[in-house]
Amino acid sequence: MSAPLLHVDNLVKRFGGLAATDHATLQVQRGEIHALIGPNGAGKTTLIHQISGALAPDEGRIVFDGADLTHTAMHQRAHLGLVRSYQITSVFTRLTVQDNLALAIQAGNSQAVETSFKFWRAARSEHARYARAAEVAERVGLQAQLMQSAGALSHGEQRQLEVGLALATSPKLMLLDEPMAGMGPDESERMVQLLQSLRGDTTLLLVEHDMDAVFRLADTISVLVSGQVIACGTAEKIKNDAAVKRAYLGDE
Ligand SMILES: Nc1ncnc2c1ncn2[C@@H]1O[C@H](COP(=O)(O)OP(=O)(O)OP(=O)(O)O)[C@@H](O)[C@H]1O
Repeated sequence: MSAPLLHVDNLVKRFGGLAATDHATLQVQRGEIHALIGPNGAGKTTLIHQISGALAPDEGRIVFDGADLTHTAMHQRAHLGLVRSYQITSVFTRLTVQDNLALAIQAGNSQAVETSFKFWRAARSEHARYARAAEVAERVGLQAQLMQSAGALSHGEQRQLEVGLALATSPKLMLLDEPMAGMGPDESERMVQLLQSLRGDTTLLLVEHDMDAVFRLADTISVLVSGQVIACGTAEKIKNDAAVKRAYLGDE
């Protein structure tokens, strides 16, 4: 198997006496949809914060695309293609869907200026930016809402736009924190379809409580309990894992 896109190696994060991340080890392979699950308080958010760069680990390493990013700032991680949806960019409710996406594209491109002069020139082309914004809107199922203000979108559509904002920067890895949260069944279904459709374009690491969605979407599931990854594998494997049943599913 080729080197993983993301390797979280023995990560530790302590809050006072509590090890919220307790030697957690996790590998995300290129192109996969990887779900991180676990009971309430297991440390999922804390782990995602460390991967995105919002929190600094006390021990361990984070290796992304062959580079050690353990101490790299969040915006530099985003520039390298490790993007957390909902945090790097946020929805401007008074702007249209297209303007929101065009801004995200511009932000992503201007970060690339250091490495690619050609890319920078392209970023100056407003026409190209807006064409790409329309393309991304279509990708996330918002082509009909392109000229609507983001504030007028339904909850589910706003979450679709948030995925679009992350996608606009063409990330190698997207971190998604509970993309189905607060959605009704129809909206959830649309989000599952959308995330499915990203397979092959990017790699996804998502935290999600909706087990039905997780079992449908994920190629690999990692189960976090008390800050440790106690199991990792396909939905079938995880469903039949005795330790997982005890620690996680029994908790539902
Ligand atoms: N800033 C903090 N200071 C102190 N303790 C914290 C802090 N952040 C998280 N914790 C504790 O760390 C543990 C893990 O929390 P975390 O939010 O990462 O879990 P989680 O798996 O995301 O939970 P949930 O599924 O309920 O969102 C919990 O016991 C929590 O109380």
